[in-house]
Formats: sequence, structure tokens, C-alpha cells
Amino acid sequence: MAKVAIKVRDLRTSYGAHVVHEHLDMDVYEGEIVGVIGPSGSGKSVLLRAIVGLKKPDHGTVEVYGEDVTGLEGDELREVQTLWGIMFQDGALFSNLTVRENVMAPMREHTDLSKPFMRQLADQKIRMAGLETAAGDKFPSDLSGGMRKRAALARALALDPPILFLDEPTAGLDPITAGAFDKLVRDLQQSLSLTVFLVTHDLDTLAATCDRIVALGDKRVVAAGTMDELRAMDQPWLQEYFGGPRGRAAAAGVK
Ligand SMILES: Nc1ncnc2c1ncn2[C@@H]1O[C@H](COP(=O)(O)OP(=O)(O)OP(=O)(O)O)[C@@H](O)[C@H]1O
Repeated sequence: MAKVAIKVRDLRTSYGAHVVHEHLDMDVYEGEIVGVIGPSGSGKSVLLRAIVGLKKPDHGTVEVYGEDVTGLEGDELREVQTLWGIMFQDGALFSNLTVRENVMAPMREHTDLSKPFMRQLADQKIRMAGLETAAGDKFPSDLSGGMRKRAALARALALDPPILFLDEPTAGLDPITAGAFDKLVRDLQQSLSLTVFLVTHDLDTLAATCDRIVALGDKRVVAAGTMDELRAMDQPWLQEYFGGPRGRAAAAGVK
């Protein structure tokens, strides 16, 4: 059985009186793409933020490759941050920097590499993400939505992390662009042996890319398994999600 890359145990998070997660347990195995689904507001993005140290849990632990990373701060957090790249929902690119400078930003923060070498590496990541090298000179505002996502993916790959977090990577893309992005994620995961934590609402993305799906609800994980296993579960939200016309269409095209 594959090794556990990310292990979350008894997680509790909250904002004031609003409890987002309670007694949440989750495992992500090395080398898999796990899709995290659940109703709007069920805490998918907050879970991602809690794992990467951007949201401090009230309780519980997060281990990455067996190391407890819960509540790390300062240099300790900076050190473990090289284990993962994150692509946020809106891309979160620095609007005043070119694409190349955006991709170089994590390198500047975490390495002592020379500037020419960083440029070379950044251009390599830009091409890996399916953009022309010339896109490196452009500012995020000069790019289409699909290109911005690719630029954000290039930045997430900047430090060659073994783990990738993607928050709604295909949101706002037309179906063809979204399909191409799904394929890119799958291809990169395979060629780089990445472990991918992917938050999505997109049934086509789940069908095309994910090895396993974890569903959130009632502040915790309510189901985990393959798409077929989840579709067969007697859980009202899952039934509605997979059983609707969009769910049936995605299932018909399952990989
Ligand atoms: N910074 C914040 N301050 C207060 N409440 C927050 C904050 N961030 C998230 N929340 C709350 O936490 C809950 C979970 O939010 P989260 O963004 O994780 O949901 P989600 O499952 O990703 O939803 P969606 O599918 O709509 O993106 C929501 O009720 C949200 O309002």
C-alpha cells in the first residue's frame, strides 16, 4: 500500500463561534490525485489552508511525510513550505510582476540561486505548464483566464515540490480549456510523481484526473473512495451530486 503523504487527525478549525471542521480525519497517499468535494461552505478551502499552515487549527494534527507540521511558524514553516506548491482559486499572481518574476518569487524566498539560473528555471516551469517562454514577459492582466491558471501552476511548481495543492483549478474556464488543464495536471502528476490535493466542484475534473475522492460534510470527511464507490454510497448529498444530469454525463466519460 502506498505511503501516507498527508495525515490529518481530529482536526478542528473555526472562525469565532463558527466551527468549520470537527473531528476531521483524512489521509492523502503518496503519488495520488485526491479530489476534495463537498457542498459550498463545507470547508474544502479552509482544510487546504489548515494543512499548509495558513489557518491555525484549534485542535488536531497535520503530518506531512510523518512530520508534524501543525501550527509551525516562522522559519520552521518556511522550511516545510518547500514540500508543496499551491495554486489558489483566483491564481493569486502578483499583478505588478511579470509571469517570470511571479515564478521566480518562491525561488527568491527559499533559495540562494543566482538570478540568471532562476530565470532559466522559471522559463522551464513556464514551458512545463504549457505556456510559451514569451509569456514570461507578460503581466497577469495581459493573459487569458486559462493562461493565468497555467502561470499560477508554473509558480506552484517553482521549487519542484513533491506535493501540489490546487484550489478549484478549472473554475471559470470554458470546458475545452478546463479539459486541457485537467490533462496537464494528470500529465505533470505522472511525469513528476506528484501527490495532488485538488479541491473542485467540477465533475469532469474528478472523472478525468482523480484517483480517489474525499467528500466533506457535517464538518468532517463523510466519504472517501473512488468515484464509482462514492456514487454507490447511500448519502444524500453524494446521491444528488453524482446522480444529477451533470454527474451522469461525467460518469459516462469516466477514464
Ligand atoms: N477568513 C474567514 N473568516 C471567517 N469565516 C471564514 C473565512 N474563511 C472561510 N470562512 C468560513 O468557513 C466556511 C468554509 O469555507 P470554505 O471556503 O472552506 O468553503 P468551501 O467548501 O471551500 O466552499 P466553496 O465550495 O464555496 O468554495 C464557510 O462558512 C466560510 O464562510
